[in-house]
Amino acid sequence: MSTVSRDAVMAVLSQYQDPYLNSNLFAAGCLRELTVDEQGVKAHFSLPYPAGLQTTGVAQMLEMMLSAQLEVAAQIRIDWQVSAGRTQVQVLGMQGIKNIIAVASGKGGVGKSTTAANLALALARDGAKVGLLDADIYGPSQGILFGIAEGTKPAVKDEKYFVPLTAHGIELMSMAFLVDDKTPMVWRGPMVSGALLQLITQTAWSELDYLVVDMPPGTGDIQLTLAQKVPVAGSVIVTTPQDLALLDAKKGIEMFSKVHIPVLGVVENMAVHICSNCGHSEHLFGEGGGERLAQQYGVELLASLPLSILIREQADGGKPTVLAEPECQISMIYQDLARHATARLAALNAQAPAMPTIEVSDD
Ligand SMILES: Nc1ncnc2c1ncn2[C@@H]1O[C@H](COP(=O)(O)OP(=O)(O)OP(=O)(O)O)[C@@H](O)[C@H]1O
Repeated sequence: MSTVSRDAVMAVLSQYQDPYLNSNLFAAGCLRELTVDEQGVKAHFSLPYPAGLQTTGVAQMLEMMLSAQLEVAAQIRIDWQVSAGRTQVQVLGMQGIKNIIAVASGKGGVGKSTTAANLALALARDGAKVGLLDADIYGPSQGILFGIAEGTKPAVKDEKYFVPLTAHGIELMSMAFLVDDKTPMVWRGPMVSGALLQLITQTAWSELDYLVVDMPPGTGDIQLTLAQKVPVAGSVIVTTPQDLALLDAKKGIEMFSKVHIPVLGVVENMAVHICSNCGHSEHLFGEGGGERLAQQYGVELLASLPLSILIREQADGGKPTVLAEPECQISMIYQDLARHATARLAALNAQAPAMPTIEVSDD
C-alpha cells in the first residue's frame, strides 16, 4: 500500500468541524496521537467535554472520509476528558468536584429546575459523573423531578455530613430533604437559610465531573450570597422569551458578572408552541428574545426548547424527558445544551489563569 502524506491526512480530518468547539479537532488542541505509515492512519483525539454518545459515530465518519478521499485504511479513536474548573473547590465535602455549574433565572416559573434536571441527566448520558444540588429554597422540586418518595432523608456520615441520594445515576441533594413541606412559612425564613448553608458545607459529594446547582429564582441577596459561597465555574441562565422574563434574565447575567462568574450561555425555554393536533407552531411569548439577549451580552444561546406538554408531564411525573425518552427530539436539544455548555466551560478552563481559591466556612 502506498503511503499518503501526513499533511493530506490532516487536511481531510480538518474538514470535520466539531459543532461544540466550533473548530476542527487540530485547532481545538484535541490531537493526542497521529501515525501515518504503510499500515495506514492511526489517530487519537480527546475532546474536552463529555461526549460518550457521539465519539464512536464521529470516529467512524472520519475513517470513512479518509477511506473515500485518500483510499487509506484508518483507525481513529476519540475519547473525552473533563478538566477541572478555574476555581479550586475547597469547600468541605466538595473537594472532589471538578466543575460547578449554576442554573439560574431572574424570574420564577420559567423552567429553571426542569432545565437543571435535564442538563444533569444529559451530562450523565454522555458519561460524566454528575451531582445535582437543589438550592431552590422557595420551591425545591428536584425530589419530585427525580421521583424521590416523599419523606426520604439523606443518610448522615461521621455525624457531620449528609450523604447525597442517588437517583438515575445522579447524586442528589435538595432543600426538600431537610425542610418539611408542612413547615410553616413563618419558620421557614431563618431555618431555610441555615439549612441552605448546611447543604452547601455539609454534603459529602463523590468525585464528580460536574455539580449542577439549581439556584433559587431571582437576583436578591440570597442568590448573590449563594453565588459567592459556592465556587461556581460557570452559570447557565434560563429564560422564557417574553420581555418581562428577559428583563429579569438580564439582571441574572449582571449578578453573575458582578461576582466574576462567567455566563456559559442562555437557555430559551417555552420558545415555541407546537399544536399537538395540527402541528402548527406559534411563538406564544414572542420570537427571538433569547437570541437577542445572548447577543446583547456576547454569550451563546445554548438551546431553545419548545413549550411542550411532554416536558411538563414527564418532569412532573418524576422522569424528566432525557430519562423518559432519551432518543426524542427534545432530549437531543438537552443533550446539545449540555455539550455546548461544557465545551464553553472547557474553553474557559483552558484560557483563563487560575482564580484564587475560595474558602468557605459555615459562619
Ligand atoms: N418547555 C416546557 N414546556 C412545558 N412545560 C414546561 C417546560 N419547562 C418547564 N415546564 C413546566 O413549567 C413548570 C415550572 O417549571 P420549573 O419548576 O422547572 O420552573 P422554575 O423556573 O424552576 O420554577 P421556580 O421558580 O418555581 O423554581 C413545571 O410544571 C414544568 O413541568
